[in-house]
Amino acid sequence: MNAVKSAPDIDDAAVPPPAVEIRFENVTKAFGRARGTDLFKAVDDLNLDIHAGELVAILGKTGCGKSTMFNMIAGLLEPSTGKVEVSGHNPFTEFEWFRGKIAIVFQNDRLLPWRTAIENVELGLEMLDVPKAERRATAQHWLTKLGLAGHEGDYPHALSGGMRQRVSIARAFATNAGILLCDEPFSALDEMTGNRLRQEFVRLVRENGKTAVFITHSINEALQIGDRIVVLRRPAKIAYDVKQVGEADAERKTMIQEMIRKILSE
Ligand SMILES: Nc1ncnc2c1ncn2[C@@H]1O[C@H](COP(=O)(O)OP(=O)(O)OP(=O)(O)O)[C@@H](O)[C@H]1O
Repeated sequence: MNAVKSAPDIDDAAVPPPAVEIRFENVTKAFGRARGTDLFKAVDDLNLDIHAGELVAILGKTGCGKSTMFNMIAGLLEPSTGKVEVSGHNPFTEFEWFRGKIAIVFQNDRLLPWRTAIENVELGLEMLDVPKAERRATAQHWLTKLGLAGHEGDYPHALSGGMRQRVSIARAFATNAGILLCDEPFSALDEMTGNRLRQEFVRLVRENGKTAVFITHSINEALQIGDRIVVLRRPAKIAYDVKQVGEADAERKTMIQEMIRKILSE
C-alpha cells in the first residue's frame, strides 16, 4: 500500500496552521555498511510536518522506524538523505543550539537513584546553568503540579512506578523546552495509573503550549492522546495521517480506530 490514507476532515477551516516546528523532507535513513543494496532502510523517503502546539501520536508496528525518527528529531542520528529540521535548525549539526529546547520522556523513568525527587527534577536545569535558587523553585513548582508535594526529598526507590514517571515528567517540563519527545512513557505502568497520568500529561502539554511527539504501540493510547495520529508502515513512511482525534466524536473515533487496525494488519 503506497497511498497515504486520510480521514475526511471535520473542519477544513480557513484558519492558517501554526508554524512548522518539525519537518521531515524526503528523509531516508539506512543502516549498515555502504555496499549498495546491503544497506537496511529504517526510514523511507518520509515527508512529515508537525506544527507548533500539535500533540502527534506516532504509531506503527515494532521495527517500523519510530525510534529512528525520534532520534533524528533529537539530533542523535543524521538522515542518510533528505532533511530533518526542528524550529528551522538542523538538530544533528546544531546540537548546541538545541540545549534546553527539546525534552525527552522515556518509557523507563531514568531517574538517578542517588538523587532525591527534587534533585532529579533539577538535573536538567543544572545542565542549563540555571542558578540554584531558581532551579529549586522551578523544580518545586513542577513537582507540585505533578501531585508530588511532600515527596521532594524521597529517593526514587521509595516512590512507586507512577510517581517516578511523574518525577521524570516534571523534569521534562521544568526545563521549559518547547518540544517534548515521548517514547511510550506510560507503557510500563498499570492501566489505571497510566490512564490518569496520560490525562494529566495531555492537559499539561496543552496548558503550556508544547509541541509533543508521542511514540506508542497502542491504538487506544494514540486515540486518547493525539490531536493527530500518524501511522507508519515499515520502513517508516506515512500510511495514515489523521487530525483532531482527541476531540472527535465517538463515531469518528471508531472509524479512525478501524482504519488504523486495518493498516496495522496489512
Ligand atoms: N543502529 C542501527 N543499526 C542497524 N539497524 C538498526 C539500527 N537502529 C535501528 N535499526 C533497525 O531499523 C529498524 C527500525 O528500528 P527502530 O528502532 O527505529 O524501530 P521502532 O519502530 O522504534 O521499533 P520498536 O517499536 O520495536 O521500538 C529495525 O529493523 C532495527 O533493527
